[in-house]
Amino acid sequence: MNLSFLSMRVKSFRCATSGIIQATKTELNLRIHFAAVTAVTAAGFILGLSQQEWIAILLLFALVISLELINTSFEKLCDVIDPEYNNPVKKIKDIAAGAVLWSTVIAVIAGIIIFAPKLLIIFK
Ligand SMILES: Nc1ncnc2c1ncn2[C@@H]1O[C@H](COP(=O)(O)OP(=O)(O)OP(=O)(O)O)[C@@H](O)[C@H]1O
Repeated sequence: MNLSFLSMRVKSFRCATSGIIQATKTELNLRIHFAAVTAVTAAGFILGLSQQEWIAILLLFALVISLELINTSFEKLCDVIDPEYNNPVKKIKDIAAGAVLWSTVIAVIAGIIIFAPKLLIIFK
């Protein structure tokens, strides 16, 4: 492994990190998702999730945040290619937003399945 290979990898990592930061700065939905990740993580530590429950939660964090980043990327790509308001762009943006909505609904259902029994024991 030579130095230029390593510096290229570091550069890629920096670019990808900058992409996440830029998207988080401009997209309210992404900030809401990151706030949810923080709140669920705190609740997970407080309520003592099992190893399997943490893995499920972490995979859902990865899915929802990744889809929101891809959705943001699609929106920006559409705005560059065709800034005018039109039906094809509406369909593309709506479908990409639908992917985020679908994963979020599934994540919320999984969250209820994992957290509800623990909360019921506490508030019984
Ligand atoms: N150029 C366009 N042509 C047609 N419809 C558009 C266009 N831009 C936005 N829309 C409509 O507005 C919605 C929101 O698009 P926008 O690019 O404003 O993303 P946003 O405000 O970040 O919302 P979200 O991330 O929740 O989808 C789209 O799903 C689409 O229905």
